[in-house]
Amino acid sequence: MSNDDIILKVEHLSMKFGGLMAINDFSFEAKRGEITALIGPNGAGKTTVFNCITGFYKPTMGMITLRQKSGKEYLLERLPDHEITKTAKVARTFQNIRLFSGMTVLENLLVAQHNKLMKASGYTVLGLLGIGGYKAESKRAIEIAEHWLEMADLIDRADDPAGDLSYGAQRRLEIARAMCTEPEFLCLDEPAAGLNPSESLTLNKLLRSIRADSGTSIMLIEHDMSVVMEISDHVVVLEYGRKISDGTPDHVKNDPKVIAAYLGVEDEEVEEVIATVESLEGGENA
Ligand SMILES: Nc1ncnc2c1ncn2[C@@H]1O[C@H](COP(=O)(O)OP(=O)(O)OP(=O)(O)O)[C@@H](O)[C@H]1O
Repeated sequence: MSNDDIILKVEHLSMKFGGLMAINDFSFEAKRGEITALIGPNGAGKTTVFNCITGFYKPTMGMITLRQKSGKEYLLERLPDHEITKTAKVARTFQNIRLFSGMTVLENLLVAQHNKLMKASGYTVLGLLGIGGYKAESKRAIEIAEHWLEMADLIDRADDPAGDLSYGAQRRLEIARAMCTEPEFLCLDEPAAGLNPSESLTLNKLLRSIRADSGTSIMLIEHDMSVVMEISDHVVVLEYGRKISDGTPDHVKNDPKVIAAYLGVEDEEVEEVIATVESLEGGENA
């Protein structure tokens, strides 16, 4: 794989909280234009990895390199979190919904573009009144917002308060809001949590269309295996802060170490799980 194909390279990442090694020498690569899923049992360290990538935590050790389409590289562990968003162009959503529920759906998407609009105003009242690039930029901000409302199947709800949307629609609005910042790398923390099956399908459609239309690379933490196996190009599995598997959804799904981790079996029983999986596979192939 050439360097151009890789958007994110995590090397020997470790994160210690007091005496607890939450992440231990963890390395993986995410390919440009792909959907990469980070999975693992509760407490495996997935959110900690996300927090290191997005600048909420500074890792104890390791390197996190983001390479943009232009070839520009950023060492994320050295950047303050606002620079990770603004300059490196990494956007994220959170496990719990963080919308402005009293604002309309459209307003939520315009607020996300506030920095860009203020810059176009030159930070002056005259600028805000339309002298200079502000008018053109605000027109573009509305176009971008409308585009992502269409993609998220929310255009008919543009003028409704965000708090009136169903849970699944609010999750899609959060993703649309992140996309309005035009990220190169989008990190989604459990986007399918709490969704019903039909909302999960709409989410899958949105994520696929982001991958196809915008070229944005996506990384997600997800417990819902129907979403992970359905839409991911690449799955990385963590257990107790260490990587135990890395590959295509099919590879990971059949990896005895992953099965053992999810079943919660002890290390000494992994061999037994491997033997069982192999005998089942033998049966299927017979
Ligand atoms: N700020 C913190 N201070 C101390 N310990 C922490 C902190 N954040 C996470 N941990 C610990 O690090 C380990 C990994 O937690 P993390 O939240 O990253 O796991 P996770 O895989 O995201 O779990 P879940 O699937 O339940 O969200 C856990 O043992 C957790 O208690």
